[in-house]
Amino acid sequence: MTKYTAVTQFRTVLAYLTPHRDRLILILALLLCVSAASIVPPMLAGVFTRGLLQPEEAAVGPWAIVGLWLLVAAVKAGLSAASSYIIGQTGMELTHELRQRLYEHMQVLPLSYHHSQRRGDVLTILYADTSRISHFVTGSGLQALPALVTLLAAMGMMLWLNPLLGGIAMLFLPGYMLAMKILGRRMRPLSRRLVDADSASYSVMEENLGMLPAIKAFNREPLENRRFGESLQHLLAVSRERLWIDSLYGPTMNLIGSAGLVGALALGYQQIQAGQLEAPELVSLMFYAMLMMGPLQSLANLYGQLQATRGAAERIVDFLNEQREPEDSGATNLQATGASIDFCEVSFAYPGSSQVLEALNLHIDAGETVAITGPNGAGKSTLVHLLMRFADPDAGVIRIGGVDTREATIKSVRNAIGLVAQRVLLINGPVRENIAYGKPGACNAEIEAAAISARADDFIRALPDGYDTVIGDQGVRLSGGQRQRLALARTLLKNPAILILDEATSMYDEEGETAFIHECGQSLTGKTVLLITHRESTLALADRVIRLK
Ligand SMILES: Nc1ncnc2c1ncn2[C@@H]1O[C@H](COP(=O)(O)OP(=O)(O)OP(=O)(O)O)[C@@H](O)[C@H]1O
Repeated sequence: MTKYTAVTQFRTVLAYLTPHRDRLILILALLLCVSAASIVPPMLAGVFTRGLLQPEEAAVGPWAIVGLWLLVAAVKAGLSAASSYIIGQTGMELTHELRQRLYEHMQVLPLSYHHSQRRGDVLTILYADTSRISHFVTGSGLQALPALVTLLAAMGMMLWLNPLLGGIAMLFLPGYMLAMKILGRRMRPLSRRLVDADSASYSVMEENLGMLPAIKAFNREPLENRRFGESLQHLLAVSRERLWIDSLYGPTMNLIGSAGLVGALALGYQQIQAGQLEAPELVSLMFYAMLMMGPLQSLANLYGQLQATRGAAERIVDFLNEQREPEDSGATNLQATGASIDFCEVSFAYPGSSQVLEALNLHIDAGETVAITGPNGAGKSTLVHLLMRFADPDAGVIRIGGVDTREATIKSVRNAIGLVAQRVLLINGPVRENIAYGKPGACNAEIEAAAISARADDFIRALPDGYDTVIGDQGVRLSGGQRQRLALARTLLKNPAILILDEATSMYDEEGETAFIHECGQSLTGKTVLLITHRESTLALADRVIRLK
């Protein structure tokens, strides 16, 4: 996986912030007002102390100072509440937009990408990583500037009140930053490991849910519990390592800050003894030094969280940089062409695997029904994948209606083909919605006609709610054969010029399969039909049989 620089990650995140610029500026303005309001109380403390020690010199009475202090505190609270609300709202919207963008990107990534990934990893990027990013931006990220302003303002006031103490505070700062960097250095690799461990245990959970029937059938519950336990154990170990650093980091930085504060107090004491400083100034100086502690802590947290968030940002940038499906290189719309199929000298190997197809030549006439058979792993499904442009051949040309599929739009290639795959994929929704999946907005009459053609209408009507029955995840509440019939109805409704049944009728009983082909005779007329099968009875239904070796 490529590693991207902090600048690339920053740019990627920045692109999502641009639409929120006005609101972010408002938040910054509010936070800066909060910082400005924080600068006033130390000054009031000094004036208050002077009033106590030298009442005759006091320009304003103590109650006026107390009242003013309260007013400043109330304004600060109001501004903080407003900024918190707007920050929260911006954070939610940012997460929403990032997720939407990543989801859309996920759709355009090729199947080969998804075959090489754990689903849990992709889900972690879409959910956990997006939250981490927006949490950082609207949390520590936005607090950075006001914290810096407060810090600089407090230092400026200290310099103005007492150049020596102010100067020492300024000298102390680079040392503090250095300590912050040294301590924070281990956080980034650790954060990446933490995100990886998190997504590994998520993947185990995700896989487990999909495997439940097999887990039960093989009595693997204890093994699966152990496997999940191990992934949690790993997560716990990495989290513990991180906890150590987190627990030490804040207090250590605090300790360094406090040491500076106490040092300034001791120095101030010496200056008072030497008659170079007065007590009210020392009180103000101490308040300003304490005021610096908050921003110093925020900046230390910012650095720590920045390192932690970079793990998530790295994964998001990697994901967004993944190669999408090839862009349309030509603009031909296959709808206007015929439905003949040609494979000319086609060779193909899956990345990192041995050759599946080698210089394959194949011609299928439009309207022909061809059975393709051959041993397991011969490349029958691969042939279909190439035809549908789920992948492109390494060599050779594939033509539909005489047009090189690479010269046609991917959308028109996939529109021309109706694939009923070996593994039926259905949505957890009503039967009606599943059939209309490839033709949203199809009317009930069309849906039912497709179901009748696929010999699915009878069993659908016998379901508790007929066409409105919800079928469960991947149609778990249906039998294997019923799922296949539903998938077939869905494809027939799409009315493609080329129909591919990849072992799609294997779960039909033999009589059902023959009846389907015969009864569908009319709706299949004019279509090019590819029957991928191992069954001799199915081969008999075809005009021609092609055997792949
Ligand atoms: N996504 C993939 N990545 C790597 N190799 C793959 C992938 N899909 C299939 N293969 C390999 O490609 C070869 C052809 O697989 P394919 O699914 O096309 O065979 P098939 O003829 O349809 O087999 P079956 O009759 O068992 O369905 C097999 O050796 C398989 O292991």
